[in-house]
Amino acid sequence: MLRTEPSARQAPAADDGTRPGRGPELLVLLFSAGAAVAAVAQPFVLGRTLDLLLRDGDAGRWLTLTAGLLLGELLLDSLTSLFTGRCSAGWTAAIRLRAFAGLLGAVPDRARGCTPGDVGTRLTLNAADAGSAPAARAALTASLVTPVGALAALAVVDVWVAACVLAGLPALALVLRAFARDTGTSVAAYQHTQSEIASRLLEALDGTATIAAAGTAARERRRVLAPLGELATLGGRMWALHGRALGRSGVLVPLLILAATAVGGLRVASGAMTVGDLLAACRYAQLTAGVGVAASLLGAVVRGRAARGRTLALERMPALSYGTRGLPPDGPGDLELRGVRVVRDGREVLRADGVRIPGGATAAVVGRSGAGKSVLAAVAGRLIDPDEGHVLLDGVRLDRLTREALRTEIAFAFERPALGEGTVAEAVATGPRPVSREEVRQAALAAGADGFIRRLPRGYDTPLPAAPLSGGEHQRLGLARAFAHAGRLLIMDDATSSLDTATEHEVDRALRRSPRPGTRLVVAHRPSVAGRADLVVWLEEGKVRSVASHRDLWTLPDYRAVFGVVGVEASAPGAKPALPPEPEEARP
Ligand SMILES: Nc1ncnc2c1ncn2[C@@H]1O[C@H](COP(=O)(O)OP(=O)(O)OP(=O)(O)O)[C@@H](O)[C@H]1O
Repeated sequence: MLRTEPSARQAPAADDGTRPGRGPELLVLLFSAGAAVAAVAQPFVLGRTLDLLLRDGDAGRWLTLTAGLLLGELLLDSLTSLFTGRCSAGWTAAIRLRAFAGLLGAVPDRARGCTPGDVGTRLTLNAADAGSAPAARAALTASLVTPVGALAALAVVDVWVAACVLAGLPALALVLRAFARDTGTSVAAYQHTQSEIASRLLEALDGTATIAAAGTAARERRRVLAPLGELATLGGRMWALHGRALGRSGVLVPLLILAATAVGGLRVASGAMTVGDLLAACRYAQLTAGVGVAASLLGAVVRGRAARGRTLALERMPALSYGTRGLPPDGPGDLELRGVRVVRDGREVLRADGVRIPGGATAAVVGRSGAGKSVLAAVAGRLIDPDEGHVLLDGVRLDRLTREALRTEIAFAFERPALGEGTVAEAVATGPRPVSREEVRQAALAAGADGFIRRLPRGYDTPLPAAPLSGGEHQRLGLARAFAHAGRLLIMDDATSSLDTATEHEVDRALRRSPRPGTRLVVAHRPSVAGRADLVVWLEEGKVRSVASHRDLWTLPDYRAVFGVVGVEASAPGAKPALPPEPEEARP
């Protein structure tokens, strides 16, 4: 589950229009306070009008004033609704953008715990609830004008009736407090369960082929909907709390009004109040005790606060900070891992000390599944920082480099590249520096992608959503993008896993012909890839077991076992095991 980590370095506060002005919020406050003032003034004016009508049969200006107040309240209420909508929309968009920026700027493996469903819920439902809170808060503040103003006006009309209403207010305040407290807990649990269902649903959608193949649709449906019971219970509890608050206030408020009317009646009987005063006093008692409006606004504020916590968790995800140094110009790309340790969930997942890869060399990173290959690749290109030790490129620590130096000199290619929805050419060209059309084509040629791109309906200008690509073709576009932007270090993490051996070999040959080959770190699962590398970094259970050439390592049964080659070649005592044969199609 996502947590905010206040001590961690955080993404810089966004200052790109993601902080809406307080204008709409202030207008909501102003208009709703105005509407409240009009509501408070009405009983007094109405009482006065009634008295004049009863006495003289003509209320003169007072009648016009009554109508004006009624219309004014109506107009102010409409303006409040209009600016509430604007305020909520502005804040929702801002909160969403900030959470999204935080997520995209986060250290990638920290974002690993976010499931798509959970992120989706936070960015949609939770952001909308959080965005509604500022307007609700403004309206709630303004709603205080009504009871306070009504009580003051009541005191002016008759102090005894006011005292009677005042005596009942603490009970109403307690009802509201209990409502706010209990609702806060239920709302947080409700939002969490909502995101749990969304996560499960998206997981299921991601695995539709597996579910169909295994015939487990019914089981999957049960799994996705399992938290539904809890959601219903939590939803029921929230409605119950709301209902209880309304029920309690529904008893208290009429009792209070009844008591105020009784006291007012006695005062009229004793001649201390007029009939118009009684009318005003009853209405003021009603306004003072009008807890229903406050309860729903309070509910929105509480819901918004819980939701804001959930969007803030995305916004404040730990991000990398950058230094101020550049790299020495024309450096060869020497890579060194010094005393590197990476710890996750209390477990050491990588230890690498004294690993040096000379500039221009190709190093294969090999090891069994879970050995730490991707972690090493991420540390080497500073997608993550090690918990201890340093990575140096041409003698400069990566964490001291500027963001620009880091991203223009180190390129990555991944197993499943995210290519966006632009055209094929745009997908390849997107990166830290502008790339010409010719460079795009050269990169595509090197990645073995030019051929299939030309066969697409509009060639390089085919929009990706209209390009039916196979897994290998998709991967080749990712490779082309990495080649187009490669600086002195290129890291390929399983980036050729979907290519056939011949294409993979072609890609390797093209890279070697590149005018500026640079250093390459390739996560490899095939012995042929390791065999073509200048040296191999062999990982075992998170530790570097050896850095040597594939030829030398192949003599070791444990090394051969990494590739699933067990025993056979080592069977002749003293004989040096043969290298595995290159697949026929891989030979130049
Ligand atoms: N953010 C993380 N939180 C917890 N554990 C992690 C994290 N990142 C990596 N690990 C753990 O570190 C170990 C090494 O992971 P890594 O992805 O580097 O393996 P790998 O050698 O690339 O495996 P494969 O060949 O299967 O892709 C794994 O046990 C993995 O679960």
